[in-house]
Amino acid sequence: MTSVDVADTPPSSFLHYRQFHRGTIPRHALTFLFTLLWTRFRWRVLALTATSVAGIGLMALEPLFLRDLVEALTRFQPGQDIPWPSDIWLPFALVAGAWLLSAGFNRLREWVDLHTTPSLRMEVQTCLFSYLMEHAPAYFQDNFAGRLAQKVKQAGQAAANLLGILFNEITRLIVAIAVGVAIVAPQASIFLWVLLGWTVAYLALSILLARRCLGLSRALSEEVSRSTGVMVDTLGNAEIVRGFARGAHECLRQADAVLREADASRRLRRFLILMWLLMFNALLAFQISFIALAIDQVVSGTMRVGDMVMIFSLAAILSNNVWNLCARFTDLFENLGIIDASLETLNVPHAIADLPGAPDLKVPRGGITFEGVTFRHGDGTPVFTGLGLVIRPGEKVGLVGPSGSGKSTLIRLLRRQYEVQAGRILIDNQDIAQITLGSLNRAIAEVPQDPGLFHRTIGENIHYARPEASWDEVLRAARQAHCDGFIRRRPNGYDAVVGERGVLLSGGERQRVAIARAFLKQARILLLDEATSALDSETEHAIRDALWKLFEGRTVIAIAHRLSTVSRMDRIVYMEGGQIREEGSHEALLARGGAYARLWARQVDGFIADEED
Ligand SMILES: Nc1ncnc2c1ncn2[C@@H]1O[C@H](COP(=O)(O)OP(=O)(O)OP(=O)(O)O)[C@@H](O)[C@H]1O
Repeated sequence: MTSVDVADTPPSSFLHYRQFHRGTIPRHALTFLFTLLWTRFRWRVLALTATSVAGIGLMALEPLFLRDLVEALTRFQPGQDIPWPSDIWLPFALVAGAWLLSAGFNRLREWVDLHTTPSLRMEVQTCLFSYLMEHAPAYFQDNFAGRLAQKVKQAGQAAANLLGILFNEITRLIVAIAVGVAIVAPQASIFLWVLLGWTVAYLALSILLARRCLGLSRALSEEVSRSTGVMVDTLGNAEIVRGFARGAHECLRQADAVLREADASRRLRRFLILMWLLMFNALLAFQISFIALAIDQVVSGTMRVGDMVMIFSLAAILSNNVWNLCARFTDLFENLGIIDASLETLNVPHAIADLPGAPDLKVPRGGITFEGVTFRHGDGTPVFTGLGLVIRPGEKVGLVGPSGSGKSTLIRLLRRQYEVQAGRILIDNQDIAQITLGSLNRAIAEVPQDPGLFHRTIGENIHYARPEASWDEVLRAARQAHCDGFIRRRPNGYDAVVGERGVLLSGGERQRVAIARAFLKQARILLLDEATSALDSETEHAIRDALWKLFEGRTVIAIAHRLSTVSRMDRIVYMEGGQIREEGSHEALLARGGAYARLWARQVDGFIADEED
């Protein structure tokens, strides 16, 4: 048996954006990341920082112990006994102890990281995904699904990368410098100034170069997104490509996109090579001059050999950490850039959202009123100007008219998939702009012309309409929609997976699954947009009685090009150019002899003569 086992309210282990930062997502990458870390990972980040500090802090003490060891060894006369604890064995034990403990803390840090990084990646993705899902349909029309998915995934990965940079590499360098300064300060101020001066200059140079690098890596990321979008678009329409034999053309388009991606990657890599050359030479220059300075001091008698060994070891530790951090600067900016770019695309305000404190819609009767509705699409295409239409509770209305007259848009406005520019739409006297979207969607069942199905089992796809329904109810809905027969003929029956968007089902089968969903949903308002257009006449006849049963006690708006499918409706509304031209019962409209009657006559004489009741 199949069922939908994902709860409507997210479990607390998953971060829904509403549970985070007063229900909003910060605009900037660092604020987003720090707010998330503070609210969800406070203790784990503290543990990461503490183990990092301990790991590097112990390591940075090594020069001090090495100095004492070398000093003791230079004083040692061969043949002498070395008692324990002596000034040789003690510093040696301290060096070994520092190494062992430091390694232990580093492993501990990795263990904490194991329990932090994957969770952080998951939280970023679930948070952004939950926000993304609340965008209005127009947003998804403007953005490729593949590109959006990539933005969510990239942001999760970038956050995971940043965690390492911020709470390991940067922490390590700060501690190494602090311990280094504390060690060299009492020895010789010249080393202190060289050390500090070089570190500051080197970091500043790295930041400058890394920022330039960021621009190039952003350009690369855009090209990657674009070429992914092109690929997803082509793959999604693979049948069309094949049908028009345009495979070679699509390969060229893809090659063009990938070429641009390769160019952007080459520009970034060229810059990185030059950058590393410059930085590596600057690092070598530091090490050489620092040690030369130390040798000079030893030779001139102002420094002992032990101090020189200490300086040598310190320079190695510092340059190691500075190099590690600088190597990560590009990652730092690149990952910040990735999160910024993701937030820029995903974190735009929801075009249609619940007003604060909006109540739920209550639908005791199911009356619908369009009151002076004016609407034009985002690109300026005008559809309605001051449209008025009143549908009584329980009334069955057929919506007909030429293509492009605004029938589907009317339904979309009722579902609040677009916002009207003027006027109001009321359901049982409640303005749909003032109530919660969730309650509006729960009150309406829709059977679209091309129903979307998930790449899940048929059973799950039907159950989706009302997860709390029992399996018996699912089976009953499937029988009522005449799905049961074709489902049971499949080898896996209700457990058969339907393919992406339901491609493994025929158009008519997909429509029947959508009708089964409408049966199961039990909503008071029912919208049908060419709901039976893909059914053959026989199946449509068979299903028609079932549909009328579904209509019982519900307010229905049904769009149809095939007029016979709406001729039994209480009222037929004939639209043209976004205006209601005629309305009345089928008989009244025929008697009137207007546009509807002409259309009816054409259809009866023409290709669907067999459809006449
Ligand atoms: N997302 C959109 N952006 C811009 N214009 C749109 C959009 N969707 C629809 N339109 C335009 O709005 C007008 C009404 O479209 P609508 O889909 O409501 O017509 P229809 O009567 O349902 O047509 P059909 O019978 O062919 O489905 C058309 O001119 C259409 O081109």
